[in-house]
Amino acid sequence: MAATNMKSIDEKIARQVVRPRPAESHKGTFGRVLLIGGNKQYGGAIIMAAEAAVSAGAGLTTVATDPVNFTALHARLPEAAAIDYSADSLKDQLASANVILCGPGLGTDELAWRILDLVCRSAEPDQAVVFDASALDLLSQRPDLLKEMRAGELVLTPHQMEWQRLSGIKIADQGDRANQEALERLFSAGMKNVILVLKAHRTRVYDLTGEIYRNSAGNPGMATGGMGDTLAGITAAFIGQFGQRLSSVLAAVYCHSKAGDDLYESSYLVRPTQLSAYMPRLMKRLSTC
Ligand SMILES: NC(=O)C1=CN([C@@H]2O[C@H](COP(=O)(O)OP(=O)(O)OC[C@H]3O[C@@H](n4cnc5c(N)ncnc54)[C@H](O)[C@@H]3O)[C@@H](O)[C@H]2O)[C@@H](O)CC1
Ligand SMILES: Nc1ncnc2c1ncn2[C@@H]1O[C@H](COP(=O)(O)OP(=O)(O)O)[C@@H](O)[C@H]1O
Ligand SMILES: [Mg+2]
Repeated sequence: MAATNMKSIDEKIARQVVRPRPAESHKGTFGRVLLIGGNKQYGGAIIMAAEAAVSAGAGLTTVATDPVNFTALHARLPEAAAIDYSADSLKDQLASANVILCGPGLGTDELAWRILDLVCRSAEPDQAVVFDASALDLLSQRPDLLKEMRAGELVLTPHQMEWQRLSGIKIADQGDRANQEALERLFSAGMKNVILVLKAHRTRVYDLTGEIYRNSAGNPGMATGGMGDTLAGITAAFIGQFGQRLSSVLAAVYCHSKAGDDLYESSYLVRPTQLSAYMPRLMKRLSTC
């Protein structure tokens, strides 16, 4: 694919998407986001994703996780509700969410498989699903699950190693044509609203129309564990409040990296939790200029 097809992900798209909030609104207006993940080892991943979702404006945030994480989650983020991800109530939560993010810290054990299977089977056309981290690793063993999904929008957010596992393309060979063809192979012909966010120093975004977008922001200070979990939470929040459309995902990618760049100006590294804490101010500035 020629580089001329490439569009830049920059402040323009973020300003178009992040608009002032309507006065006639309530928490239900800005999305019910369900985040699923965080096993005993990786509770931090889902807590960081949840912190990002709340800080990026999700109206209602629920975290389905291992109960061992409840206290830490509530202590850090009382804005989020919590449920046991192995309980039957996960089905009700899945039914009432607008956006489902599955994967950060989920792990790859038998319970993780059951949860992934449930998410794939239950997602409806009015719901968006974001798959990140462990969910992508599981899907690389069962890519057929993707073809049967009925979700209205599907977003995959792999880093290059996760994309290598899912697509079979080695990191060195992850060129635009190969990536686009792999994305088409992963999904059945009828599906339209599929978005691949291939994370790297300059993240690229692909969809099934053949358009390719390249992020213009981001820096090495962001190379800290949890930074992808944070992007996944921001992405879910943006879809929840700005709608199931490509522009919401592009704006999430830009705002995540732009927040990282602003903090990197005076800081040697950027902690994911500090990036989340900065998001409301960045969004305010983008919405008023
Ligand atoms: N505090 C926590 O609880 C954290 C838990 N995490 C969870 O840990 C599990 C494993 O995920 P990981 O991503 O760590 O492990 P992976 O094994 O999927 O990927 C990490 C490996 O990929 C390599 N790599 C190559 N290109 C890369 C790129 N562009 N970006 C990132 N890595 C690249 C890295 O060097 C590293 O060796 C997931 O469930 C994840 O959500 C991580 O999110 C980190 C934070
Ligand atoms: N050197 C870098 N330049 C720009 N962005 C980076 C850099 N290193 C990491 N990032 C960003 O940080 C995020 C890392 O995601 P990921 O590897 O999934 O993290 P984790 O799984 O630890 O949460 C991606 O959005 C990536 O683009
Ligand atoms: Mg990750």
